[in-house]
Amino acid sequence: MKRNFSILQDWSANKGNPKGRTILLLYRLAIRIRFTPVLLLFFFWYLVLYIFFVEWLLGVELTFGAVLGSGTQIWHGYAIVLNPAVRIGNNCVLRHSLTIGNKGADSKCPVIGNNVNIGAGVCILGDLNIGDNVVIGAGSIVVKDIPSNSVAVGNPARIINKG
Ligand SMILES: CC(C)(COP(=O)(O)OP(=O)(O)OC[C@H]1O[C@@H](n2cnc3c(N)ncnc32)[C@H](O)[C@@H]1OP(=O)(O)O)[C@@H](O)C(=O)NCCC(=O)NCCS
Ligand SMILES: CC(=O)OC[C@H](N)C(=O)O
Repeated sequence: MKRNFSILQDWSANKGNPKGRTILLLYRLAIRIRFTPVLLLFFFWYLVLYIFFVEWLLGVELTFGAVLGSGTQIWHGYAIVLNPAVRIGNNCVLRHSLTIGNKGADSKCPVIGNNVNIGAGVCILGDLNIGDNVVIGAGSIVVKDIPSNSVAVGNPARIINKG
């Protein structure tokens, strides 16, 4: 999954959602600086402020290593933690109380497709793939692959509808 450095790539997807817009704008700016050596040299202080404000104060850890596709939406913007190895496609929706990371036994992390709508309070853990056009219900714990065009809910997540 290739990284897109455009700073406004999530702007229109977050219309009517000023907090999501702000977090993603600050994140995209941080990513641009982090991966551009000359910008890093002059603006490393921005990354310190970014970590303090977005990660520590807001509790939204998108992490610099993770790849978040264009048109990402963040609703409510609390308690989000992404492992740096996570890959997320375009036009996905993230909500509060979300963890995407490894299982602890090894460091492998989920790869998530496009148009994946993740409910509040979800954990997605381990070496797994989630396809395109997937809905993950609130409070789900996902530890296995989810195929494209599915709705998955529960702990452990089960498919309730496959298109
Ligand atoms: C998954 C979801 C999209 C399904 O909505 P829906 O299509 O209207 O589904 P239904 O309410 O008809 O439920 C279908 C079945 O799934 C179950 N189900 C639905 N959502 C569930 C969830 N989050 N966890 C566990 N089971 C769930 C229902 O109990 C029902 O089971 P049954 O057929 O055995 O009775 C929705 O329930 C959901 O979780 N959305 C997340 C949105 C969110 O996070 N909102 C918070 C905003 S801050
Ligand atoms: C808590 C709630 O219902 O929030 C609605 C919001 N638009 C969302 O989908 O996240």
